[in-house]
Amino acid sequence: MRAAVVVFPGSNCDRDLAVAFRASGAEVEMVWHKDSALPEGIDMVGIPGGFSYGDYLRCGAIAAQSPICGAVRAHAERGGYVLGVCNGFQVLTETGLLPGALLRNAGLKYICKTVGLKVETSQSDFTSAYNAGDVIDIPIAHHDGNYFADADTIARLQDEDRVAFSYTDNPNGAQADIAGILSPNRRVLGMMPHPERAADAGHGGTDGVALFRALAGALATA
Ligand SMILES: NC(=O)CC[C@H](N)C(=O)O
Repeated sequence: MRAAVVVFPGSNCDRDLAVAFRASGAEVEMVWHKDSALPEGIDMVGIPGGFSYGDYLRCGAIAAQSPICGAVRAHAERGGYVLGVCNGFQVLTETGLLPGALLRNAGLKYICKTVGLKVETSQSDFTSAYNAGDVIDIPIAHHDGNYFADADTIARLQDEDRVAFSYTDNPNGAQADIAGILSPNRRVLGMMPHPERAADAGHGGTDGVALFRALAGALATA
């Protein structure tokens, strides 16, 4: 698997994401937000967590207009894979690659803790190494993680088995406890929790490793 990790001014989980991809066997290149093209032969684009452009306007709104996001959109439209974590999920909703929006947490506070996540589907190259119904422990760190979409969109996500992860104990007010969703072709995943922060015993948990291993396995044979 060849992965590119996008770096915006204010990204702070870009290296963590690169380390998790590399630990699963991927080759990784870092890509600056001002680049307008991805390196040749990229299978996967990682959009990391952080505070792109200082979270000004809305989280992810300015990043979605950056030159690299045009290339990321084209990559996804060609069937390429994209993983957006936390601020990356916010960027993906702002680009329109995923539906809905991430609103301010219901309690209006930044939340940084490990939460229980239910794996809602194993039917994706991101989640195939889990079983549907598994509960995994993954950290969250956000102030705008409250997933919102209109009722038809929520119903469509559920009917199409596109909710990847839900919270076992909703920390932020997200509709239908949604923590992560898939695109219609199941190759774009946005999630607020950080699997790359649960990818090494030194992190205090390794429940995120299976996501990176599943991807590397799927893309090794793609
Ligand atoms: N860790 C992150 O990616 C933070 C995401 C976003 N800036 C928020 O606080 O909601």
